[in-house]
Amino acid sequence: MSRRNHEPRGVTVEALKVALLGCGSVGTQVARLLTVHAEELAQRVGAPLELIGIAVRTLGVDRGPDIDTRLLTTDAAELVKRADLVIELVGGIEPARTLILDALASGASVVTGNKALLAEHGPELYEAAEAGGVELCYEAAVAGAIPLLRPIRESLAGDRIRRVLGIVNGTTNYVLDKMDAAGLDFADAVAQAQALGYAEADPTADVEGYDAASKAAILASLAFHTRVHADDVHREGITSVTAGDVASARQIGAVVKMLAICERTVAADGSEGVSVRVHPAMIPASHPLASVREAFNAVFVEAEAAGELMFYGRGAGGLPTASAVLGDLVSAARNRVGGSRGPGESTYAHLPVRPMGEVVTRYHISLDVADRPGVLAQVAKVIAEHGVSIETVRQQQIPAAVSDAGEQGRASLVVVTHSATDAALGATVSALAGLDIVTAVVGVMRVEGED
Ligand SMILES: NC(=O)C1=CN([C@@H]2O[C@H](COP(=O)(O)OP(=O)(O)OC[C@H]3O[C@@H](n4cnc5c(N)ncnc54)[C@H](O)[C@@H]3O)[C@@H](O)[C@H]2O)C=CC1
Ligand SMILES: N[C@@H](CC=O)C(=O)O
Ligand code: NA
Repeated sequence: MSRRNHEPRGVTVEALKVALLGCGSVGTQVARLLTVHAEELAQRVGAPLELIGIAVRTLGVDRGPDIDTRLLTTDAAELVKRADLVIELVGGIEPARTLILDALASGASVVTGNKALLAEHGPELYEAAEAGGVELCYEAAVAGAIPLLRPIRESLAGDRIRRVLGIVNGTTNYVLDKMDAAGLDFADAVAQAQALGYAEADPTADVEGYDAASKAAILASLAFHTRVHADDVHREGITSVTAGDVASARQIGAVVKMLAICERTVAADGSEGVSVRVHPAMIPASHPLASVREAFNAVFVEAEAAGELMFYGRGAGGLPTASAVLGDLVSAARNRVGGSRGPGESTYAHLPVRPMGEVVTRYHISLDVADRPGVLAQVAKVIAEHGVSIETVRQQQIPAAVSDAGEQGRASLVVVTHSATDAALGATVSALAGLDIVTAVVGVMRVEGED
């Protein structure tokens, strides 16, 4: 007798064996949710998910009441051999890479949040999944809990994506937010982000932009059906962002945000390429990204037919990230029960990655100059000579107590340009720095949002 649609399918097959590698911020929450929601997850999958072991680096550490210590092992490689589904949450390149390759080769599907590994070795992992006839899922790797990669890979598979732009690193957003809104010092803000489980094991990956660059490489690869490696991404972190930059942004009605921008480019001859970059930028306070606070992430996807879509939510933290991991786990487990597989790697477009110099952007340039007649004209002349046009100029005298340039005094000159290539803007700044009347280039930051 055929089953009616409204009747539950029931849990009909034997348990799927799940191995968890890593029991840190995210792993602990995944283990807890797997246990707490075991019955519901079994109903959703159509088979129980049996957590057969948790690989840890050290035994004997207090991991709280949610972790069954009988499941702990330091032998991750042996655990992988026994699993149908492997969740990799140790982070870093090795041994994560080898463990994932072994899992895929042995016929286990893999769920991971490891963007650093995917951005370095994605093609190798995809090929291993293909060869093993299994799945590689990584929704947690970009923008934590936010469903972003699945919509790009599946829901937008019939559209053409033009641009992906957003805030994809929770730690740097948290740090910039605390520097701006709470006046917190950089180091204190980073320490808070670490304590809250947002930062990578080494927070340098966050503040120097490596984490965002890995995520941008993954986003660009998926959005443009092209392999984009972490090294293809132009990367600047937030370590050089000063309280002065934050204040300067506020004076022009903007805020400083760490952005990831992946764009489809079209050259003069009509050939397409992609540009991928992560760097701090000033955006208008009225822009929706400006109101993204704390460790939240927000990503705009612009597609030809769909128009502009915005994805918003918790981009970091153990519990939100565990949600994305479990979503992938249920999906991979369902496919296993149903004998199907999700999409593999799609790289047919093979678009070239264009250099940063070709990217069109705007600059906010803050200069200390001699306060005397003709200075503004000299600065404007140099900018015009580079084919750059000025949107606004603001000049302010530096108070005598601060000034040490004698009776002429000094002034602060802030120029915001119109759009130009990054190469032209960079050359403009170098030329300005070489002028006698420029005492110091105090700050240079790109401006994104409306021109
Ligand atoms: N924390 C977050 O908000 C997010 C993290 N991720 C990613 O998830 C992964 C895990 O992140 P977290 O849980 O935050 O890191 P974590 O540093 O808190 O946890 C990693 C755990 O793995 C353990 N470990 C390291 N090497 C091991 C090995 N060889 N065998 C067994 N255990 C080992 C460490 O001792 C640590 O307990 C990383 O790839 C990270 O990039 C992704 C999205 C958000
Ligand atoms: N360290 C990352 C964690 C999530 O990917 C971040 O801060 O965004
Ligand atoms: Na996500």
